[in-house]
Amino acid sequence: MIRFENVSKRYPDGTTAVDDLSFEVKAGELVTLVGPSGCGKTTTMKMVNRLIEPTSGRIYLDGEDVAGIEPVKLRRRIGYVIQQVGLFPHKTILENTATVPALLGWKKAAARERAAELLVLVGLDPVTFGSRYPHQLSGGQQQRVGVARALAADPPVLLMDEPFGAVDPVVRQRLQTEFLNLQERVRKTVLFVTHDIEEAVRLGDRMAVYGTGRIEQFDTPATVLGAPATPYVAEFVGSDRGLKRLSVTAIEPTDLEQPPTVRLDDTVAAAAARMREEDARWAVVLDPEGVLHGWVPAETLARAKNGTVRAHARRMDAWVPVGASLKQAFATMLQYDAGWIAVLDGARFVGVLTPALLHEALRRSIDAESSGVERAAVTIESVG
Ligand SMILES: Nc1ncnc2c1ncn2[C@@H]1O[C@H](COP(=O)(O)OP(=O)(O)OP(=O)(O)O)[C@@H](O)[C@H]1O
Repeated sequence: MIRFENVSKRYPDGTTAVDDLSFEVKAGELVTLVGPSGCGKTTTMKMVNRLIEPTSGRIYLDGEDVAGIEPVKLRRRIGYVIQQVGLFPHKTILENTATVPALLGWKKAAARERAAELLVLVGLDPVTFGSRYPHQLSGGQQQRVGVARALAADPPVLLMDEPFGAVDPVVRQRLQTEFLNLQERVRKTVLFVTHDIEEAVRLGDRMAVYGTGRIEQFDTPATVLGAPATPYVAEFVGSDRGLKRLSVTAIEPTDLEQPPTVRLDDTVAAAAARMREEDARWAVVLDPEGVLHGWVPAETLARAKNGTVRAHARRMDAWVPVGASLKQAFATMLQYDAGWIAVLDGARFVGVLTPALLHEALRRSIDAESSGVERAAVTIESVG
């Protein structure tokens, strides 16, 4: 959707801001550009909507060379969100949001209707906020208006330059979450500039880590964190990159162990026999509908002799949905002080995750062959 081919930018004073840059952003993909101040991120972004012209190289938008597209027409296809929001102070929030449709010649009523829809989309009630002026909104709310306004003409591409840079960390996290949810729905092709590694990792489908004027690594956050391409990238992502990786690696069904499962209404004898067969020390207990109830130790059943599992089962509430991050799984383990947690798909029990399996899953997120990472033997006792 956006393709850079050998793009360089030298400013008249001789500064090379960007040197021979080539990369591609696929349709519907969110790519974060991250790096220290002055490394060329903003220059890269502004060349896409021709606020800055490259010295050499070509940039294609949906296969079309942007150099051949009239800038005003080009910018209608590209939403632009910047840190200093740039709302018109004397226009209401609704009018601000309707700016682009109005410029495009939409009828006033249609433009206002579209603006109201967009405010809803970014979580602002148009009845409450529509008639206010920018100074009557918090920083976070103003940023939401900035996003709504950029989406107004439904452009396929969004350029976002440190859009959440000016708000405090709590609001910033909230805006990030909201934006991720929004992106799930609208699936724009997004170039997102930030100097914050956490933000780049959290938001990016892929991320471009900048050195001075060039990209040092362009890959998924999991790979950048798991296998930094250069010592520079390793230093930039930080020595706690292992921890950061927990939040970008999702639990997959293949990561899980499958202890035997028994039902609440199974007889003790039948359940104990099954566990002996599988040589298991404990089993997961499901209710008659197959919903997780808890667990039962083999020893308890062996002593019990008669009755059903119900009388001996222990409750277990530590679970996460399949697809949750390893960070969420780890946090749940700590919260419940549990040696394992259940993983559910809806209400269906899928398997269990232990600390050892969590460790394995973290290793899976690295392409071991290409990064030369050794797989250490994991010797922690397993469930079965
Ligand atoms: N108009 C200009 N004339 C000369 N040099 C410039 C100009 N604009 C930017 N530069 C230089 O180009 C380099 C890249 O700047 P750019 O704004 O792209 O960096 P950035 O990564 O976005 O930085 P920041 O995170 O601080 O915004 C810097 O060294 C900057 O000083």
